[in-house]
Amino acid sequence: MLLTRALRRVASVRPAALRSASTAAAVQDATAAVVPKPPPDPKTVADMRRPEWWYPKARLSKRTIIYHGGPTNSGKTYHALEALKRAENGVYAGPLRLLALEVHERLNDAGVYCSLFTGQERREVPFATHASSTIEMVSLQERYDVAVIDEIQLIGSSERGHSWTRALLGLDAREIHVCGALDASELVEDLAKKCGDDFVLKTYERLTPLKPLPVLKGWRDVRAGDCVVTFSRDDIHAVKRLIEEAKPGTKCCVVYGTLPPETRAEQARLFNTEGNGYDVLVASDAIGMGLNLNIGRVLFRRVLKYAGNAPSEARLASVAPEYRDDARRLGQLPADRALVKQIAGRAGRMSTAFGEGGGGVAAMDERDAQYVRKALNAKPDKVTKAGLFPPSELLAAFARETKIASKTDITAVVDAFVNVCQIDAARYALAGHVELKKVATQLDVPLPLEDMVTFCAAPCNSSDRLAVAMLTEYARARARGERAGPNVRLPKHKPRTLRDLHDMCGKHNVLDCYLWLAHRFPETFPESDAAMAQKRRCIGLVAAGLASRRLQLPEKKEADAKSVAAKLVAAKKKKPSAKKRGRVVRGKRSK
Ligand SMILES: Nc1ncnc2c1ncn2[C@@H]1O[C@H](COP(=O)(O)OP(=O)(O)OP(=O)(O)O)[C@@H](O)[C@H]1O
Ligand SMILES: [Mg+2]
Repeated sequence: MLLTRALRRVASVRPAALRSASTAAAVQDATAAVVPKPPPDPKTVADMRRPEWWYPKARLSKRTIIYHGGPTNSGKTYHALEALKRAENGVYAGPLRLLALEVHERLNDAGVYCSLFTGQERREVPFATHASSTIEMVSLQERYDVAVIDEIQLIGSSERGHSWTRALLGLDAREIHVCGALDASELVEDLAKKCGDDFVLKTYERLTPLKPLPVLKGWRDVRAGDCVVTFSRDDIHAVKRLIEEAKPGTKCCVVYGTLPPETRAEQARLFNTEGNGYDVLVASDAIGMGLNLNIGRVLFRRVLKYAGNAPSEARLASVAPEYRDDARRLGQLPADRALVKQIAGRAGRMSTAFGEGGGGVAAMDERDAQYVRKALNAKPDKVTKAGLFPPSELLAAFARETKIASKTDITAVVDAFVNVCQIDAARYALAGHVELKKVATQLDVPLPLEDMVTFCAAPCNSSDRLAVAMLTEYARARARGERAGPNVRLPKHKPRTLRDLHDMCGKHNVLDCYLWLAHRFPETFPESDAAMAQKRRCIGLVAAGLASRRLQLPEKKEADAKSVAAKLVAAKKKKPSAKKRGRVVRGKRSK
């Protein structure tokens, strides 16, 4: 009975299926007094073969899924948003806060009252009929006339794919417009069928041409409307300095992932505004999705991207041969072709100053130029599996019912769940569990399982030591049932060195996490006003640091590359034992 109740609440099994399950459970209950009850079969509790049944409200009516598929800059999102504007009420769900913000502003400008909901921010517009949100935040409680799910190909992502799956299966809307590369159309059609929905495919062609250009000779050849792409934030600042020195009077904006989202939006706005001198953008792949920027040419400074660890020989075998040596030496791999294509697609977008002439793509050396050209012509890989992750209540029910793992040790629960769970492997793949376990291991605080899942989903940069340490402190406060303030100290002056600037961005991330937690656990984290005020100051200091011409950069990039190579060689030579590895991790965490 317990199990049935848990499943009914958690997995929201269809009424008919539930009836037979509860009848069986009732019979079992009646006999329990005589025959000892066997422990529940873990496989039954971890049955995820029909995730569409988790959303009975969405299954009550037939929906129409309209897939807007095509290359970048082909008007997919535009057409979906036109349908959203015409709707009586509706919701937009996208992968980035910046995109959600762009749609929120676009709809309000068009006279459609639209609220904004992201993990950290709630802008409720009076009388709003529409909402714009990040995919993780989209509400499944409302009934919508039209819903838009952007960048649907990310449904296959091993880190975030489950959020697209949840939205696609769970949104209760008359029409759902999904936009993205054609790569995922067959999968979405299949899932639509499973849900009993109608499916319509609309395909698009790129609206403006995108031309490969010859290799760029030097920084003097950079011109207004160029976006230089490189994948390291230190290199982004180095390139900004090189361009500003080579072309006096030119100012560069920068956009990369660890900058506060508000700063990224402000830098994008500065770049898009004509006549203010901010003519060039230097950016990482943070500009890769959906944004409409005033870019004429995308110039790849480098296509190599830091891979996190020394790539294994098996991984190296799949790397283009001309990059293998660098990959071995520097621990950097060429960016995925689909990503290169996506970034290049930012150039010459319609309705920008460069829409008429089209866009161009170039690189700084012949090897990268060839890689980029191949990426532009590469056939997309089909997305065949949607990411799936059990709702936290299902995980909790699993831990409670099966008792095969301690309720508070989330990594053990996830491992046990992954081992026994049943999944429709033709359509779905587990997603998000690796990242969740990584954060949980870093936190190492005995929180109730559902709280821990929430903490692990906080927007914490898990490579930033301060952010992880503060998230741990917040988790401890929650575990002890105490209240916690943000506990962040900001300096009085603007950042003087690039390191200071990175630290300031780290502090912003901590404040962001605090606000995110304050939305979910206001009784534990009651100081959201103070956190918000500090966050604003932080953004001001970051902006001042970016505008400073005297921001001190690290000495030499080459030195960095050499030290990375040396570290990789040292790490390979001396692999610590498993016991020692544990100590290293714990030591790091406690700092
Ligand atoms: N029919 C149209 N009329 C006016 N503007 C349009 C039209 N179609 C597209 N646009 C404009 O062209 C630009 C690119 O369109 P959109 O953002 O829809 O592209 P997309 O296919 O979604 O690209 P991406 O894959 O990069 O997200 C936007 O500024 C959009 O407003
Ligand atoms: Mg789009």
